[in-house]
Amino acid sequence: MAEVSAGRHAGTRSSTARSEELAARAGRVIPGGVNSPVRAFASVGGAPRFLVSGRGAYVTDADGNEYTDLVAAWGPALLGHAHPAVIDAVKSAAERGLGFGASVPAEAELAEEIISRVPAVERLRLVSTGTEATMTAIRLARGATGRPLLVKFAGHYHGHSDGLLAEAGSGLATLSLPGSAGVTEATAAQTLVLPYNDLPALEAAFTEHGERIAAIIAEAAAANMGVLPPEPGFTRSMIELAHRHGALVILDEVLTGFRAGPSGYLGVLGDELRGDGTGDPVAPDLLTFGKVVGGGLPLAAVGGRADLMDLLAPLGPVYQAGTLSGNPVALAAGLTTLRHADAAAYSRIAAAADAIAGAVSSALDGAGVPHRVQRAGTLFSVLFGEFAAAPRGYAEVQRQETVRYRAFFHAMLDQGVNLPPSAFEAWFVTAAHDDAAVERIVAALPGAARAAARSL
Ligand SMILES: Cc1ncc(COP(=O)(O)O)c(C=O)c1O
Ligand SMILES: N[C@H](C=O)CCC(=O)O
Repeated sequence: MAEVSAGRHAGTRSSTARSEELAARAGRVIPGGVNSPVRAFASVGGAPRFLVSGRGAYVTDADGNEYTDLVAAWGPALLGHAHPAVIDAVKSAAERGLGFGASVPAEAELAEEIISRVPAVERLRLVSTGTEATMTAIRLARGATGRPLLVKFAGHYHGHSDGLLAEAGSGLATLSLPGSAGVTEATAAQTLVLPYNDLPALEAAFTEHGERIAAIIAEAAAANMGVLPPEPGFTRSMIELAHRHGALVILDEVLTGFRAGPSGYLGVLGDELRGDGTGDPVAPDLLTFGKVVGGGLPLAAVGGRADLMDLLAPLGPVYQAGTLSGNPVALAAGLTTLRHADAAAYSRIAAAADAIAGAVSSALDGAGVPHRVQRAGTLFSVLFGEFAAAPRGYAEVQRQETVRYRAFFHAMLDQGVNLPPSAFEAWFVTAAHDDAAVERIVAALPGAARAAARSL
């Protein structure tokens, strides 16, 4: 292994004074000092780093410390930070105007690019955030079926709209919140929360409420309670069951889309859904995308069957709109990202993910720290604690030893590796994670594993 160069990223506990000053200032005018709760370091403690720049696999904080990054803006930076082609495309789009509130040519180009990768998508509507995408998909499902109820799974996260916050993953899991204040009982009653990977529970819900269920919404592979993929056959059975009862399936690929693989996690599931010669092919009815499709700028999408999508206004009765929807600068970032996300980029991401996940496991084994590395395509995360078998759902991952993650996280940060500040989030590798970046991460692992070992 090449020697890791000495510097402010490599093993030195550098000053965080500027980040601390900025956090104090932000805390006076912004609730909790953050504009999204997971940034607050609430469960790991310590000073959130204020980041001022990023390039490739690295980010730099306000004190000038450089970190090898495994957050990747929570997914969008598939090619790495400030990829030159993306920046050029953004600059030239911005020079032509920041937005017009009118149709622009790149909207159809992005829709075509996504449709060419995901056959289940026949039409696409662009929005600005993943939250809007799932909210629109649910309204569409209710509009299409005339039914009120939605099924979601515990530990899955679909953004912060009212009906989706019960037993949700991501920041709610991080902060141990069972749901959110401010959601009316009437709204909460429209969502049935079921355990993930539990077909009998799903069957029972359809037996009891079948005629009233509009849709099931599921992350294509859960990645907001740590990574927890569907068990073999679960997605297929879920779709078949919903369709038998006249309900729709919304597969949420906001996080996994064009990241877990070139066609998202639906592509990873491939043969299972195609029937593999043993049954008819099945497909979700609606899909949601975000993160990678905007290449780092606010852009997301809902897509799916043409007959359903055409129920959206102005063709149909389901209303949806957005002043900023289809923004040309965001489109330039998203299109350029997807066009550079070729086989070579995915194989680089897969190789780096394999190398890092393997090295994490060896280091933790070496330090005697019980753990499980959880995988879904190129996504992974680490569960600390004794798990005799792969966890199936939220109740099991909630039993993980978050104290160990906290120690591990800080030891990595001190050595210049930026991990998600929560034991419930996925780790994001980019196509810019070359051997040098991987080696920096690997070099930090033994110390972090020892810190995790000492933490209990
Ligand atoms: C699976 C999933 N769906 C929806 C969302 C919401 O997206 P956004 O944060 O862009 O609103 C997220 C965000 O993390 C997500 O991971
Ligand atoms: N879990 C979320 C995305 O993956 C974290 C991003 C956020 O909500 O700020």
